[in-house]
Amino acid sequence: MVEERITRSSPLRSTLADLPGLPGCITPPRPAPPLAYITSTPPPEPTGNTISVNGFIRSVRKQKKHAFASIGDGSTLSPLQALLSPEQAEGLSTGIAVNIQGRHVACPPGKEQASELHALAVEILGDNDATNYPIQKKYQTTEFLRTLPHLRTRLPFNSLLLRLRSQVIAQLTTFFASRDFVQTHPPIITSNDCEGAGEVFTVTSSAGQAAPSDPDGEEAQQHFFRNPKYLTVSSQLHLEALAQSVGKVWTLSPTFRADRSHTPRHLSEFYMLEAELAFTSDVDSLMDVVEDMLKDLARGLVSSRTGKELLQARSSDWIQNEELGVLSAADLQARWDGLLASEWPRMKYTIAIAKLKEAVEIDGASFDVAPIFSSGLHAQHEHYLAKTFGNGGPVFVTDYPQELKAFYMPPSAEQEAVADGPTVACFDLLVPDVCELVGGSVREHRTSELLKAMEKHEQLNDVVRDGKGKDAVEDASLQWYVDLRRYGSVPHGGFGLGFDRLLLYLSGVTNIREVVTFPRWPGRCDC
Ligand SMILES: NC(=O)C[C@H](N)C(=O)O
Repeated sequence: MVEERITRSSPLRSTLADLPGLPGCITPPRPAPPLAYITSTPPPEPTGNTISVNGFIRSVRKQKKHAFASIGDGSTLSPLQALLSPEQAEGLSTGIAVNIQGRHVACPPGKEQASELHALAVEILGDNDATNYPIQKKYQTTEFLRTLPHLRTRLPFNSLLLRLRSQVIAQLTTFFASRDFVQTHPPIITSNDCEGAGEVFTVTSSAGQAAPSDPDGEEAQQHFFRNPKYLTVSSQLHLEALAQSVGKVWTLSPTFRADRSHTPRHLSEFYMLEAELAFTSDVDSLMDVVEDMLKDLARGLVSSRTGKELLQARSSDWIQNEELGVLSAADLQARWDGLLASEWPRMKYTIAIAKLKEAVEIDGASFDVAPIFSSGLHAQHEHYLAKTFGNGGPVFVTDYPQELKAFYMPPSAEQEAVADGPTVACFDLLVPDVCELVGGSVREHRTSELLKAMEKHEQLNDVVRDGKGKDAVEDASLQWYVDLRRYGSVPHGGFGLGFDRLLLYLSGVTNIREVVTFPRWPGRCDC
């Protein structure tokens, strides 16, 4: 065996995941024949060939005659074990980045890993201050790890969550493209709060104000954009404009809400997947798109290496933290099966309230907030409905009370004789634990009805009559939205899905602060 410490720098190549029979960051030194790929379907046997591996030392165990190092590069959950001589292992400790060249061989039966790397040469690519390195192999609380968002993604499970995010985005892109949706980039800085969906962040500039001598006066001078602007709380209104140009549009955009919310399901900055469809006038067709899309994602996940690793993580001791989820592998698999279940129930809001009341009166269920038509569904109610009626999967609840919903939602197609009040053509998709995952509706496309609704909703008091019998919007911030109805308006509708919540649900993680790499919530925006 040639034992040599390499001093020249060797080119960095691909990842362990390329290694036959292994997860992770490995390629052969040229001119060796290319190695086969990925651990799935079924893994090719280790060839005994010499290969070159780049990665980080997850742990190292030094014995008299040998040392064992676990090498990970984030491309797989399981590390690659390298067998080193004591000389090769000199100076190696957790966190150091290395290149190891060695023979990739099968392990004898009974070993935890199927293959290992017999090192021929080791090169340190990046040293590590091991004494102070905060990421340790021992148990570390999620709260502690949240103080290190720049380092915690090196943990194998956190790397897996990054790969899950990437895979889901790729699949969504394919799904929408296959259905002729156009992907768009609506603005992040907006002039209104969409629907009063939440508190807004106001945009200011360190460059000071706008033009020093703005002809529009002092107010205009005070603001970079001449009047207050905000970070978007939803791209919906802009998507409505684009849907009337190209038919069907979608986006996955950063979204901001300044609510002082500390729940495990809310963040101040998150990604929302939103879609808008022109020439659509019923909620059922919108729910069909949502159902098809999530089923497509679940199918892809189940058959992917990421899916297998998510299950593997739960069937071993990878996940020690409660915040990362207490679900077993079987529970997580059942969640995915629930998404794939034949048809998701669709239930009207009035029925949902009746069922919740029944649960209290007949089955003795207890909720902190009583189910009442005018109070909406609280997280506990949503969880109960999904758990009880979803057959392990989601439930759609449709036709919520008008007074609880945004101004742009038109009356329900069939107005039931509900003594409690009118309802609107909308839906929420509810799943166990995570609760509301998607919300959508038909949009009011008739100018006069829209203006009436805008007037009625007090948060939009920028709508006035101009006194000449014509409708007008005093504050130009929503004039453009009304214009969409004036100029060739068609029935349309859409939905918004909390993308990080979706990852929470698919991964079985409990707190949204774990699936977002650099999470922001009130009081916390670390780096
Ligand atoms: N695009 C959507 O329908 C999402 C909706 N505007 C919301 O913020 O919930």
